[in-house]
Amino acid sequence: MGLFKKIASAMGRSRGNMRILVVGLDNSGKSTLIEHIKPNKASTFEATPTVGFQVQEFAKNNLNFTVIDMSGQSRYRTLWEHYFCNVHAVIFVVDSTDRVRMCVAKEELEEVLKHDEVQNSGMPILVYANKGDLPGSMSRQECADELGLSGLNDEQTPWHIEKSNALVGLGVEEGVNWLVQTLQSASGRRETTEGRRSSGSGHK
Ligand SMILES: Nc1nc2c(ncn2[C@@H]2O[C@H](COP(=O)(O)OP(=O)(O)OP(=O)(O)O)[C@@H](O)[C@H]2O)c(=O)[nH]1
Ligand SMILES: [Mg+2]
Repeated sequence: MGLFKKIASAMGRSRGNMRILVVGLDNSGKSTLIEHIKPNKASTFEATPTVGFQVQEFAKNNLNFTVIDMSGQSRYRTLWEHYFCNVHAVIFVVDSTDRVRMCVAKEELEEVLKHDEVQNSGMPILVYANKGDLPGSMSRQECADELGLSGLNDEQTPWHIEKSNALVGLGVEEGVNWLVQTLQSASGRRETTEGRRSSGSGHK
């Protein structure tokens, strides 16, 4: 990410704009989970597989959210990489009961983490270990281990994993709170550094 884009991105966040990309394999529960991030949930939400992607915009707690809900079907996964340059954070949703496809989820997460925009911008990654209500669901720690999250450099890529039940919204708010706090403290740090630089009081 170039300097101009970094500054523009930090300014966007400090003005309370949060642009979030939501990815993960098909059927992991992304669209269902997003319904619980929104302040006004549809009274009857019926999940159907997302075609391509869908953009949701809403205001919540004095913040303006733009949430890009990507399809996780294999034929649409190549679309994900086109959106990293335009977001502040990534949410990766994994079906914690889908042991068979956990290695596919890991590969897709690795592709996300390898992307230049993600590597070079300190973009936070929030992982939801979803479908925690179902018998046989893996624990937060098991999912983190399976996805190789503990090997991540937290300085370069701040990350957090939250167990969720997207059907009722359990764990969803906790994850979003972590994301908002992480983004706000990162843009606060950046503004302080830029302020010091422009007043000439930065360290040499
Ligand atoms: N039991 C349970 N079912 C869930 C949960 N989250 C989602 N589901 C169900 O899982 C199915 C898929 O949910 P979606 O939200 O459409 O999944 P998605 O990740 O958006 O799928 P794509 O759009 O195809 O990528 C639906 O039948 C949901 O009702 C959960 O936490 N627990
Ligand atoms: Mg969907």
